[in-house]
Amino acid sequence: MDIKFYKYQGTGNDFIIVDNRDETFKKEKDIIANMCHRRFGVGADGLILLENDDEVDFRMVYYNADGHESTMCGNGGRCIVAFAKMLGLIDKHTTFRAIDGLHKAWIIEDVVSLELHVKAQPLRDTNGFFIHTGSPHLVVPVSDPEQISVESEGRTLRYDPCYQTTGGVNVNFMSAPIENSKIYVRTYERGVEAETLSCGTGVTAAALVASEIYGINESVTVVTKGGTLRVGFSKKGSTFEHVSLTGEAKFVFEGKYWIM
Ligand SMILES: N[C@@H](CCC[C@H](N)C(=O)O)C(=O)O
Repeated sequence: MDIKFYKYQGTGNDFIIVDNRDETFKKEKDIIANMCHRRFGVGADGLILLENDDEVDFRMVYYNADGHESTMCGNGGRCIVAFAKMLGLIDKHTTFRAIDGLHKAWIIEDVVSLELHVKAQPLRDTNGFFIHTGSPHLVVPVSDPEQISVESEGRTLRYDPCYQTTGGVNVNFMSAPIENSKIYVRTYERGVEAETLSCGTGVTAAALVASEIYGINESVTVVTKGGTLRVGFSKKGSTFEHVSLTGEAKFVFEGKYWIM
């Protein structure tokens, strides 16, 4: 049988999206991992299913490139909103369901803003700052992320035993502000087990940590290898509210994937 798929990317974090409203997609780890494989498959950092929901516009189900279902994906969330718009399911606004609850989003042309759920304020530990922005993230402030071996240092921290309660972490190496409220971030992603060009929940985690440690109280602009994102928020005491992630989310190509 063949699977109709759509390829999207948000600041270089790329995804296979399948419209699974008819529930025909086989949710098997090996099929998903093979589809995401960059040499034997379509190639992607993750695969996303768009499914029906009784209460809101649609449901997002997210799998990492290793084929395992995972926690919230910020760039994937922005891409599925662009996909829902292309399908004609939504117009400029939407509310959809993901693994961590309901998300509101807005779309203007190729730019999608997505509200994210932040569980608590950043927690300082011996490696950096832990914060859950829908997915678990470690943010490590460094003087120059370009000098870091993200693959090896990221992988070591990703498997640090102190993060096993959340099934490991994604690891973000963050610069000090390069201009007023602009930072540069590189991310090692759990489930891809490599550096990705950008990670939406990681960029959000880094922006909130930057707000804490550098006293930035407005939005933070985050430069990644795949492009620039903006993280908006407001602060009530030390709690972050109305956290949003904004940037481009683009259709790349569509096709059919053949399964024996
Ligand atoms: N690329 C993502 C994060 C996806 C989930 C992550 N790999 C994990 O398993 O925690 C993003 O844009 O947020």
